[in-house]
Amino acid sequence: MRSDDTIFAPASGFGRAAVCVVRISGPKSRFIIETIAGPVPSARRLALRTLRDPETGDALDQALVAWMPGPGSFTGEDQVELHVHGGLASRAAVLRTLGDLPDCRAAEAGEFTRRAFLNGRMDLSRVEGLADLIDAETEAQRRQALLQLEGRLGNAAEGWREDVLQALAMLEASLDFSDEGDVPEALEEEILRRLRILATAIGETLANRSGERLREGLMVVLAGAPNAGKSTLLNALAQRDVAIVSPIAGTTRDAIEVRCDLGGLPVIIVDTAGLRESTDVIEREGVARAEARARQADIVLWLIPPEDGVIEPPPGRLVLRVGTKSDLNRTRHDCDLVVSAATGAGIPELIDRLQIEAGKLLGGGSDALVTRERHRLALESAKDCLTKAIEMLERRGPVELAAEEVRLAARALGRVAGRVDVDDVLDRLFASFCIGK
Ligand SMILES: Nc1nc2c(ncn2[C@@H]2O[C@H](COP(=O)(O)OP(=O)(O)OP(=O)(O)O)[C@@H](O)[C@H]2O)c(=O)[nH]1
Ligand SMILES: [K+]
Ligand SMILES: [Mg+2]
Repeated sequence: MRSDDTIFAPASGFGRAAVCVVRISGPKSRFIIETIAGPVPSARRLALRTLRDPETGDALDQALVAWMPGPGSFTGEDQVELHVHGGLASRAAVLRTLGDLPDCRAAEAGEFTRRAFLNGRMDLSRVEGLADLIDAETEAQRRQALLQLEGRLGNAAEGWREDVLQALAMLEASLDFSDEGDVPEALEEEILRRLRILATAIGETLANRSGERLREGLMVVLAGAPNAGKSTLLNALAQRDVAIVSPIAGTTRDAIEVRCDLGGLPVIIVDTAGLRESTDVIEREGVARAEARARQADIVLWLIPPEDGVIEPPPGRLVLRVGTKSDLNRTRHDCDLVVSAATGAGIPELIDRLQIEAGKLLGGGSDALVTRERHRLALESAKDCLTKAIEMLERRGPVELAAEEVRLAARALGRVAGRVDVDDVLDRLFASFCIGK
């Protein structure tokens, strides 16, 4: 990937549409307007132009043209947007013409954003926020992604990094004093005070796990004996026919996942194989998978059909006992809730309850800064280094070693914004973007 290439891509969705936005970025941007659209409009103002094939002079389309010179553009490079008609043929004709121009080529997935990052227009945490915003399926995810795009995590990490660097400068100054055999105690105390405040702040941020849960979705697992009504309940909650239902015990084998939006909160509901001893190898594998899912679940719905006595659910983080098939009129009193997937009775109450429990688990969602494991690892490493430095200073150990730990903490914090160790992260992240972003 070379930045002396000029890249282009349709940035609006695919298929027939009224308008298609074609984005262009790179050094040939201005040349492209002059070659196919005529006079360059004033910067950041839309102008109507006829686009022409430069070889034949034939009209390609009428388009609104925007000229956005760098470095103030999204990518930091010279950029152009062509708002062409969204028909498949007009779009294809414009893209073909652009591809025939020298040093112009179709963009790879995420390449516009990659250029924005490389040109210092966005730090890595903001790029991740943008990726999450494009993928957001629920209201709470959208809000969290937007906060990250606006730099909440990035600003916090940069602020901590600056404080750490300041403490480091003080430590280095105290090293100079110690050459003279005289480390002022007040200075050491001040450095320790600052490092403790930082370690506490980072620790508090790490304690909140709701950001990652919110980004990925809360996992709710339906588990219980065969024929308890798990697949029927999944279909009722998903409001579509996702899982096979039958009176034959042992119908479900694979875990089936459905993503749902529960009042703005993202939830993944997982249907699993009924738990029982079995001689069938495939069913045994299904049961093993069901047990594994129940262990990972944030919430287990333990389904108990009327005919069964109470079987104890496997230990899980949060288990709700749900009596099923309440339409069969054998009321249970040993469950948290009773439902009938057949008639729909009790389903709204179940959804309310799930929403309440999900709200509790995702409660701090709006204050969470950490939304990915990458952030967690960087902050954990920063906190560990700070803790080591604090211990060394408290023990009156060698100040040089403490300073090295503080330096490592600053480096770990720099990872959040993508200041260091960035290459492998970039490839994975940009591959998850769509073309044109
Ligand atoms: N009357 C009544 N029957 C139900 C209800 N829910 C499920 N059933 C019936 O119970 C039987 C088993 O339902 P499933 O949803 O396949 O049960 P399961 O727990 O997924 O079963 P396995 O996948 O085999 O573990 C089917 O015959 C369903 O029609 C209900 O609310 N009321
Ligand atoms: K069944
Ligand atoms: Mg089933």
